[in-house]
Amino acid sequence: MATPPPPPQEEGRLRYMSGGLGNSLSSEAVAGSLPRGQNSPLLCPLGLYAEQLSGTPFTAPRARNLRTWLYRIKPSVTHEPFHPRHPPHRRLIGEFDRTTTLATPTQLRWRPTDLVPREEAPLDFVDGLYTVCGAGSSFLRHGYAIHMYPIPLTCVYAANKSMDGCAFCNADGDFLIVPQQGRLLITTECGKLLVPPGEIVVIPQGFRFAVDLPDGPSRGYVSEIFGTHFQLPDLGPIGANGLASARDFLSPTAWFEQDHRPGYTIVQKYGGELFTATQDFSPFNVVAWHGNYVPYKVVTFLAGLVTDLLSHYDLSKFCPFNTVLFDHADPSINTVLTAPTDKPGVALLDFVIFPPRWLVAENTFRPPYYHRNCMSEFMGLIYGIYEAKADGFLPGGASLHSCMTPHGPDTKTYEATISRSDANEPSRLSGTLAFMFESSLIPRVCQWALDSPSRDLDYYQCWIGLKSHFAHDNGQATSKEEPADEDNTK
Ligand SMILES: O=C(O)Cc1cc(O)ccc1O
Ligand SMILES: [Fe+2]
Repeated sequence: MATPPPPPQEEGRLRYMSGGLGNSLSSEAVAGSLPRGQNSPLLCPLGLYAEQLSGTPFTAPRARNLRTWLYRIKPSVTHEPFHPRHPPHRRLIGEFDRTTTLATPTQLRWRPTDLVPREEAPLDFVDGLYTVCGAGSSFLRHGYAIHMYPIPLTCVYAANKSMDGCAFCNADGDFLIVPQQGRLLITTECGKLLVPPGEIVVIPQGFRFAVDLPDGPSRGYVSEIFGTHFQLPDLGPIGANGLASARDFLSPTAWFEQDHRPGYTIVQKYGGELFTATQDFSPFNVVAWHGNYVPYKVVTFLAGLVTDLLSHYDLSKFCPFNTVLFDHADPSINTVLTAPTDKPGVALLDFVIFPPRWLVAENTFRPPYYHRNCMSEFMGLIYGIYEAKADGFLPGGASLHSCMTPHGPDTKTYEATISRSDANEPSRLSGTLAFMFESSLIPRVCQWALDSPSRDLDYYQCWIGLKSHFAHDNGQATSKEEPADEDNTK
């Protein structure tokens, strides 16, 4: 039987339950609407239909088994047949192969997309989505896709800027959405979630949802994972506490609408393609639910009221750990969520953040080191300046450093860091929030992302100025302008 719900948290008019993410929760919008003691009574309370939504195979081990029971006014099956959507979405990919995408080991970077009118403007969250890169296949249940969603000003004032009369359902995988500008008000079958920049939201595979844009133009990043789900990382020697805490994962409380809605459209993403089906009622007709397969948002970086989305963040929730004596810790130390593969320690996709924190390492190059990684790294910036890039990596922009592609701090950052007179003093890295989607699968990149006017074709230049500081004097100092110090060992 479902455990009694923890006390709901209030946010404006919305109420959340804390401690979601894999835990069993229950919620009823009308007292007494949740069946007691069983899932499928002959007649459910209030004449509701019982419907199970499975997030794992029925036979998955108990510790990983995910499902939720929804008690709804009409079941999801009551709809006209699915048809390919017209017009088709031209910029979503669900399978990454030679016919759909390109391979490139080049360092890639994009400026933020302007939120001003462009031709072919998207009208809502779904049309605004476009795939940047990814790997694998949604059909084969192994892989991921990284999308972005710029929704310009004009679209917000167009009649259908919010998904009115229409809900989206992703049959392919889970969406982890990282808003960068503008809050998302997301209605799901389990209730509503308001998600400002600085928070993230996960909509698991199969849930129907609709997105409203209460602040107008909006922009953000989405990672989609096929065939697995996000979980909290193990903490190993850190112990039982630290990083993201389960109680900061907030799930919605039951909310429903029951009006007759002729022509209501379900847009289903299936194999990366969109299909539509109509019905005469809203899919947000769930009066009560219980289970452990539930959408959630994570108050990882931001708590409290945001008055100015770009400067008033209260980053109190994520509890960063780091080196306290010397050297630079690997970024895995800041993993918020991980989507595992079957190989221990090898992630399909990690969601890692680079939050404000104290830097105290002594005799240490504190920004990220130069490196080549067998994992592939897609990065975004929510606000501020990223510690490895003095210029060019802007909030709303993105970068991709694929498997074994060299990268690291730009020339300006390197030179400024090694010449700091206070390099050993504690310093606080403030006013910044970057993140990384890191995957063991090598991404292929969409043609439109490579051809995008936002692409920074000069990205490589940020490292070209790195000069040799080599000071070994083998009779002649070759590249350092000043002669090397005398070598007393000879
Ligand atoms: O490339 C990056 O900027 C991400 C990153 C950050 C860091 O602190 C260490 C390794 C790493 O890949
Ligand atoms: Fe990196």
